[in-house]
Amino acid sequence: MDQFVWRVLPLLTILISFFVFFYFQNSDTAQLYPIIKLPRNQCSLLPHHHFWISSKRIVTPQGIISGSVEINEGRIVSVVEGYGKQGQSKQEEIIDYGDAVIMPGLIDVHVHLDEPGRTEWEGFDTGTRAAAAGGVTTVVDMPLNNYPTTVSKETLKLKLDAAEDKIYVDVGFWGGLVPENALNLTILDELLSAGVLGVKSFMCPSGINDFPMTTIDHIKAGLSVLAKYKRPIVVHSELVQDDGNDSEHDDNRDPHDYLTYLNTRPPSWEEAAIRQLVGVSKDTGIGGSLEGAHIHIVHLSDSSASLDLIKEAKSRGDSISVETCPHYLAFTSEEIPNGDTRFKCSPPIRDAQNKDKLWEAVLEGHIDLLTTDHSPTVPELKLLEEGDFLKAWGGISSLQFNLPVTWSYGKKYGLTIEQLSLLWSKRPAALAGIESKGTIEVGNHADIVVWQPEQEFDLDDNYPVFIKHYELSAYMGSRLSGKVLDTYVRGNLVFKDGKHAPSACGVQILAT
Ligand SMILES: NC(=O)NC(NC(N)=O)C(=O)[O-]
Ligand SMILES: [Zn+2]
Ligand SMILES: [Zn+2]
Repeated sequence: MDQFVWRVLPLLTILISFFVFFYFQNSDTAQLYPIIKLPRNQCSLLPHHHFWISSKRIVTPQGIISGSVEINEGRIVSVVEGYGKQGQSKQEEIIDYGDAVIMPGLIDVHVHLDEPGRTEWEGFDTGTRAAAAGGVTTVVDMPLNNYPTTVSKETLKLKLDAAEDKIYVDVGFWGGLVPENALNLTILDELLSAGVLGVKSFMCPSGINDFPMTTIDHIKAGLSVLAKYKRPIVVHSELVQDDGNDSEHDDNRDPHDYLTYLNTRPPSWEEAAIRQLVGVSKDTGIGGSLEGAHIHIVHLSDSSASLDLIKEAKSRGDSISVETCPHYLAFTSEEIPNGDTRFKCSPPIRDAQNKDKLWEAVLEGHIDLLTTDHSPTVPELKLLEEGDFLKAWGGISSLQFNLPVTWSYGKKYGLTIEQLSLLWSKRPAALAGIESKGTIEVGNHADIVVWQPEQEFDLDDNYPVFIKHYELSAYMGSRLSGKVLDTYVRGNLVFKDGKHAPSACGVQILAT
């Protein structure tokens, strides 16, 4: 027995620890990637990291409660019901927010931050400052509009390096599915293994030459790899049909008239793309050949045939979901002024009847989540002076405003704060497979937004906006309700009263 204890056991222990180490190093979940270890008090506008926040309105999975949330070392350690009844804490460690709402931080899984390569369009610094100021505690960055596009493990590394030391909230990354890696699945496998949370593809031209569109066969090939990683593909679902009035060749249409642009991208483009996608999603159900893969349709604008196809696919058990964006829920084609290219995006903002039906689908749960599709550019490409809807860059700039916009317009349709939290936090976290985020529950990251739904404000030049080209945002000039007061990321107070904590503090890149 002694022989065993003194000779074999130590060897066995070493072998087991090596196995455990290498297993977790290569496990296929997106590991957290701590990028900075500043002393905690530099990561927060608060002097301490064990404290309570209390309010009469705390959004929890069990509903809205009055009470307190205990935060320590970046995590939620207790949630106590009953306003003023928090545990044994010294008075100065309790931050009382009165009747302001304490809610899980927003998770925006569709943003284009454009870095590296097009930092003049946005960049991690201004983009994540705007996120923090808007109560967004995690963003998932798209693989295009940055240069080079993120379509391999090497280009993902360029992104992680560019983001380091510049981020004010947690950041995750989508990879890109393009013909090149769809036809060489080893590249795609390496990209997923390197930690992207899923992949993005376009079924029509993306507007960026170095991010080519994919066919349904490319998507099918990609799904076979995604099934292995249990990760989603998020798809720009428009397929060019010949019924779009191609105004390029019909030059008597006025390019300053929004309807000219609207008529070039009819709902049939979304319907055609989604019809192909649901033809594939049937294999993603339980027992299907693509079980484990998930198809997510981004920025749905068509509330009719396209949505019906998605509902039908969901009802038969396909692993499929859909998002829409605040601009489709706030604006209508009838009200877009001539030449105001700030409102150009693809798919296009449609009419008032469509907007009402989109809200109905959101409130009935047929639309799973909301994102901003923050897709900024520089003034030279937005062509606001020229006002040419056909030539201008398509993309709405809005990352800092999603909470007040969703609330201001949603409350008129009966949207509740609980529904808003599901749409902007819990479900986006589930789509991106980001654990420990999206709800206020013990053990989760203390990612929290404190906001005042009843407080109105004018989004004008006096309002502290951190988006780089805020003057190109379609929301400027709006009067909104729902003011963000404080934002916490992993227990760090990263934004308060227009001020940010130093960048890269206590936030992490969600990738290996
Ligand atoms: N390259 C882009 O950012 N395109 C974006 N543009 C929009 N939505 O108008 C998008 O998400 O499709
Ligand atoms: Zn898109
Ligand atoms: Zn986009």
